[in-house]
Amino acid sequence: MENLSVCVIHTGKTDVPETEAIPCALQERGIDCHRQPGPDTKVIIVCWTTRIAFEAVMEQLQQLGSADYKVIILSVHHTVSDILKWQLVQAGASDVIAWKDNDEAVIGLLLSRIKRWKLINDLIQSDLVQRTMIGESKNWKKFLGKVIEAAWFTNHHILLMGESGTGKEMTAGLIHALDQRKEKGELVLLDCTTIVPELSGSEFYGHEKGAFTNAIYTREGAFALANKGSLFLDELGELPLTLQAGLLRVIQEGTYKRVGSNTWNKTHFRLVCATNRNLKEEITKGNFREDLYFRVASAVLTLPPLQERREDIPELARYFLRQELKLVAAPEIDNTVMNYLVSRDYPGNVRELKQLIARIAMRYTGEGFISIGDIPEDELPDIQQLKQAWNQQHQSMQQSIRLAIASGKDLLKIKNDIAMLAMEIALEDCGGNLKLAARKLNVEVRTLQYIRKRNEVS
Ligand SMILES: Nc1ncnc2c1ncn2[C@@H]1O[C@H](COP(=O)(O)OP(=O)(O)OP(=O)(O)O)[C@@H](O)[C@H]1O
Repeated sequence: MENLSVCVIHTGKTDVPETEAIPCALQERGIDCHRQPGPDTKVIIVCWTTRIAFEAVMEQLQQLGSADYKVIILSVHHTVSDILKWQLVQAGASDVIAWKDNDEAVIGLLLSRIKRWKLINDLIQSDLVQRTMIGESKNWKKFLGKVIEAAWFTNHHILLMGESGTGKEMTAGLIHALDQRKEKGELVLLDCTTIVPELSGSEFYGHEKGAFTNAIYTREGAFALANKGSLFLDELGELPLTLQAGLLRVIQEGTYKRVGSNTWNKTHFRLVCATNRNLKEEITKGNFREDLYFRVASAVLTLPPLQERREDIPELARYFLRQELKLVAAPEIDNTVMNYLVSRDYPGNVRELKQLIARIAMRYTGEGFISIGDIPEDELPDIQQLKQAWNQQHQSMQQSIRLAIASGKDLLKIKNDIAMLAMEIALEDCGGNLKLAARKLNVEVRTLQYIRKRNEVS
């Protein structure tokens, strides 16, 4: 299997002969299997034998946990209690499986998991996703993985939750694009805030000519237009109760009548709904039908707010700048502006960032880089607040540097420690890939190799 390497390791120092069978069995089935995690490692199988304490496995998980791969714990020749399994999953394991020698069922399970993760990973890297769904942060990639899992592998209805401007409508577009149905219909968008109940949901059902005043023509509604395709209902929480009952019927039966008609028509679509309301709360308040909730929420996917993926702001900013200026390569954004963009709050999430970049682009003269002069005047931050934010952000750094000076480290040593730490963080973010980490830190790969070597020596 190309570009997906699996690493089989053992907790503790001892090599365990009985688990040698696992890498061999995987290799035989075409999986690239290693004993050390490398840049392409996407799955780590941790063999846990009876000789090793549970705490040691937890510790190992913690060490592995932050990078971009899946971890499977294989308990070798012993059973693990339910409570320990849950603890392992909470600590970051993707699965906990028991293994006995030549256990074909386990090998089959591992293979199918690995294949699925590879496909998800390939789709995340595909043009379809990369061109529109901008972001490389762990939170964003985790979300994309879940979208792909629900959209590609199932026909389930999907509920998208998340604050305004996080990208719910955009995600609905991706879900439709990923849909595997052969004769795929259209993606139909309907905003529930615009539906007028007095018209008995003509937007949904369509109507016959003369069904009501102003019904001059026969008109198809969203249920007909979305047939064989997807229906995206934005702001589902705003749908009036009367129309909720109708929607439930159509989802269950797959049939509907146009307003003013007695004929039943068939329709079949994937429903993607979006809301920034807590629908479970709305159910307790009596504003939303519980039975409808369980119908539309076969898969619930929550979009991360921008503040939980601030690492993506620079890439998003450059992307929107390219879009606004209609350029293939956007002008550089200088450090002061970028620091401001990354540290500012965005209650309106990505939409707010997009609007801010549009305003910056309006001021840009077309020459050189984006500088502080391109930030609109009403955007200029409160200096006190900025100082406070800077101090908060750098407090722990200041403390560490004070400690380093007090313990006799000179400037060179401190610089070296910081460089090492930056390298470790970038490597962690890039799943251990040195090339990507170097690009992130805007240095050559050999600079990172040098830093690493220097630290091995000192
Ligand atoms: N990851 C992203 N990459 C590129 N553009 C994005 C991303 N996330 C959001 N956007 C852009 O931000 C804007 C807002 O996104 P969208 O309309 O999908 O949000 P929403 O969650 O549906 O908002 P609302 O709840 O207010 O309807 C759109 O222009 C969208 O293209």
